[in-house]
Amino acid sequence: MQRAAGLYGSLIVDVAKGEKEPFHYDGEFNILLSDWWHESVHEQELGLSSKPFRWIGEPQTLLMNGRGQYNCSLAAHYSNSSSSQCMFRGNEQCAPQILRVRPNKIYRLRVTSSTSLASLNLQISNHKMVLVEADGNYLQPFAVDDMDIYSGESYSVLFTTDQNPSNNYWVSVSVRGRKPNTTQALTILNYHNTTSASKPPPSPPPVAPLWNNYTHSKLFTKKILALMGNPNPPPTTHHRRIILLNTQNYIDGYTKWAINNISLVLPATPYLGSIKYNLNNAFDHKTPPENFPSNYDVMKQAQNPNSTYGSAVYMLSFNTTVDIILQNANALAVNSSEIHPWHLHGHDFWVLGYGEGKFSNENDGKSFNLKNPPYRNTAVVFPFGWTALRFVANNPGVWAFHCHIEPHLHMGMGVVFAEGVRRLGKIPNEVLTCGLTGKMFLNNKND
Ligand SMILES: O=C1O[C@H]([C@@H](O)CO)C(O)=C1O
Repeated sequence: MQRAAGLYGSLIVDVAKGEKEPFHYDGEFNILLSDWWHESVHEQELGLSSKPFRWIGEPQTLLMNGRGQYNCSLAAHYSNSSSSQCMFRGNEQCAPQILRVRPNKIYRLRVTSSTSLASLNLQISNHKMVLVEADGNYLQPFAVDDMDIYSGESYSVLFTTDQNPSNNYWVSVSVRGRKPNTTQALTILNYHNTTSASKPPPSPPPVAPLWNNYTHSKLFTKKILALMGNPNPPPTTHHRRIILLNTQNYIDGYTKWAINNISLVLPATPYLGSIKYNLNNAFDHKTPPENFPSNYDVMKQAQNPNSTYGSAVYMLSFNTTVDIILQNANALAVNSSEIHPWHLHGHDFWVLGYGEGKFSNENDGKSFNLKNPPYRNTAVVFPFGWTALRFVANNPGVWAFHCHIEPHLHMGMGVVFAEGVRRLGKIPNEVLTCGLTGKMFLNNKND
């Protein structure tokens, strides 16, 4: 839960010397989105691990570059809300970062979400946004009025400053996919030298699509396609297909998430050392399930009393092509299924498709996009739906694959893949200092 405590940042990777990006821009901004609670992360963890379970609830504030407002809102000017309006003159600690632009230029906005929980929607009033990059890979450009961004994702969007330069414009960020209880985050696009940044925009902030308008989110998500040849299309066949059903369960009365009935608990000994050195007692050695029972009804409340804790690893043969089908289902409450943004370490994957209800191995594979699927490291699975991913297991190591919502990972929503570990050379001592390998390391040191 380090991210919930504020441990995050963004990293911008420049194109290699001599290479050019497939679009032009005159200036750029970097916006890191996050969510913030008043309760400390330790209290949150305690609540999640308690019986009865205490959920963290919705965030108190949405942050842009670590800045947000509480109990006051830039938007109050336009509403009957009792909250007072923040007066930002530019040097208050909580003042948002104002995006200062010049007329008739193209700007690149690098947007990243490191939220603990919130799925977000971003808009710039009166300005279209053209998406050109996702998770470090180029996209077939497409224009939108608003864009969704899930925890763990990053995008580049271009916008042109072609509006009346004597006005200011809202940049707004709102919650998607969960019933919001957090005021939208706001900042201002200011055509500087022309108008003062403290002049309120002429109209209210844009209204976000309804939080549960999943049709809108799916339409947006399905527009995200790779720019042809960036990178190459995926292999046309797979060696192994692993279907991962997520369910919310009780284990001994504790509320958990499980994948194919196993709720992940990380072992005390880091996997890398225990796999490399063949330690038998460091984690569960039986192969975790590749599928779930065919009669499981994903539209009904979870009925799986046999869920257990586990730490087993999906061992992948080196250089093979692996398909992952993320299968969403009804959670513990009736008629409820949540958004989960899944994030893979160590690889990018092709997002081959999305679908409704239960994935059918026979039929749904035929609809996969093998021509220009986006190549990413985070992909969302929509409520009651499935998402199909493909990657090549060509990076020696042990890799987490998990829901990027911090409390969900804490509650067990993840799996572990390993490939080619024996190909690794010396593992740095620093990685071996815990658990059973820690004892080995100490013994070596004393030799
Ligand atoms: O994991 C979660 O738990 C709560 C709720 O399902 C039970 O209180 C919630 O909204 C989650 O996302």
